[in-house]
Amino acid sequence: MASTTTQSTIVLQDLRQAQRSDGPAAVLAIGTAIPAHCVRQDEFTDWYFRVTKSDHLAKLKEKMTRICDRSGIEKRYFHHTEETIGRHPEFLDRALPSLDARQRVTADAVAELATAAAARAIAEWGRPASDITHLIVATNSCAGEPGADLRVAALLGLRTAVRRTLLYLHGCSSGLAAVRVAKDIAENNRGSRVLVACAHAALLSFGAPDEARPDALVTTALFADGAGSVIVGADPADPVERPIFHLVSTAQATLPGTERAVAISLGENGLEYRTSVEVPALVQGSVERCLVDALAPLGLPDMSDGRGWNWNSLLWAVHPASRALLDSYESALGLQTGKLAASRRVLSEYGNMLSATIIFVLDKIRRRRQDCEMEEDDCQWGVMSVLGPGLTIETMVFLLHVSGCQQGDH
Ligand SMILES: CC(C)(COP(=O)(O)OP(=O)(O)OC[C@H]1O[C@@H](n2cnc3c(N)ncnc32)[C@H](O)[C@@H]1OP(=O)(O)O)[C@@H](O)C(=O)NCCC(=O)NCCSC(=O)CC(=O)O
Repeated sequence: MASTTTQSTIVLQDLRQAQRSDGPAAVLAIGTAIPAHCVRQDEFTDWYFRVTKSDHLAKLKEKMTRICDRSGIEKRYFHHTEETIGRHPEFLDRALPSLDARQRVTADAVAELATAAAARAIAEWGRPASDITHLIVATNSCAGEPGADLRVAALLGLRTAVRRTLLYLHGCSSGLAAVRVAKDIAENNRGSRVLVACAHAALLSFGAPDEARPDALVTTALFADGAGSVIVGADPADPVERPIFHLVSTAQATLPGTERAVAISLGENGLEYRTSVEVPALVQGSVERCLVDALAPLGLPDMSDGRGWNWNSLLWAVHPASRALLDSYESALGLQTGKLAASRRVLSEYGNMLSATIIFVLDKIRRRRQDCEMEEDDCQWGVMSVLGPGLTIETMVFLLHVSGCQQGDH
């Protein structure tokens, strides 16, 4: 009996070792996509109040203008247009159920955008789509089964046995949560290649301005459509595969008592976001503690001088939820101007595309490095940080592998 148990334990250990990768997971390719319809932020208030037939709400319109002016956004892209809204009066009248009609539009938008971003990631990767072993799709813009993952798998021609994971309604943090799950899959399934696709279509939460819901003005002024995709795998096959970001460690912290600070709920009228005015202050007051907890166990070189943390020695990929939230990170961590340049550029050029946004930031960072736009060429260690409902802060420590000045590479 005892020897059977011992033999089984040895077999189990051997199997386990054979299943695990030798090296750490890395992002091997990145792709992004946006829809065609672009709205400039300085024209958005007029557009929004016109298409929602709300021009008579002068005070709310002025408030919306102030929010847009202070958002840090120059333009955003949407799958929906004025015509889409015009065809659906139920999108503007909260007394009418609209969830089914909204989801018919957003399910198509999510599948199209996620597939376009993923196709770009696969093209950059250089291996056939049929080599993808796992698929993770994250979206806040629809919730149904069979879902976005099956549609994306079919559109891309992935193998029928691809192992799918679907993350619905996790808010902005699901972009990094999806990469975290991909890292764990890659490191525990030797040879696996995990395709992550995150897509957002803001129509699910689109509604007319409402005096009772000033916070909805904020999310309407910030959120945008877009999709980001990465391929994650360990032990890259030289010379076809090259690591861009090694994914070193992950952490998640939910701030106590902040359940109402950012919340998401799905109802007959679509998706409702609640966001408190206190969010920037909450983040400013707690982000450093979360980062210390995430980084201290790693013992990275040159991170602490004995008096405090040297946050400026790192690269930063922060989710650009809004201009005020990036300011909160900068001020809490004493970051030099320029440290959040990639996040601020993505916010300015695309707005907050929820889960997809962090992938745009990663893309921007590696392109800035390739084009020698970054100030510190020797700065390799970095942190991805993303906010989500709860208030939850997801953290991932990375090691950037792109060498500088590869001009003309994109
Ligand atoms: C909206 C802002 C850009 C406005 O910039 P400033 O704060 O610098 O400017 P300001 O103080 O003059 O504010 C402009 C006006 O907006 C109002 N205002 C600001 N935040 C508000 C809120 N949450 N609810 C209702 N009103 C709000 C102010 O009262 C003010 O009204 P008046 O002018 O009438 O006095 C900023 O406050 C911001 O970025 N807030 C954080 C937004 C947020 O929570 N994002 C997370 C999204 S969720 C996410 O990204 C992750 C996820 O999925 O969970």
